[in-house]
Amino acid sequence: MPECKSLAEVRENIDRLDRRIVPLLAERAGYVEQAAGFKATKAAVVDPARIEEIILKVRHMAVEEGMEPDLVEHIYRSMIEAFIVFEAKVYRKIKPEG
Ligand SMILES: O=C(O)C(=O)C[C@]1(C(=O)O)C=C[C@@H](O)C=C1
Repeated sequence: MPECKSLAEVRENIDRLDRRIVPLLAERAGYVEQAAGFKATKAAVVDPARIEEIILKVRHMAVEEGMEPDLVEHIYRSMIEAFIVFEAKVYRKIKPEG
């Protein structure tokens, strides 16, 4: 990673990465939305085993990238929590009776 010469340059790079991250989050949200349709109950929206599987996977990926695994775990737990709220909302919309 190149060394930045100023905070402005740091922020330019963060903005450049955010322009890549947000479309990926939008794509992920599309799949989370679809997941709601495959769940038989509202309780199934939260799948602790799957969450732990993802955390383990991204922690390994972080180590390979030279990133602090606790940081990626924190980010992913927060992100999945937000996606669960989103998925629960989708579930209520598509299966209001369930
Ligand atoms: O894999 C699922 O079942 C999903 O609904 C996706 C997802 C995620 O954001 O990755 C969201 C909620 C679940 O608790 C687990 C994982």
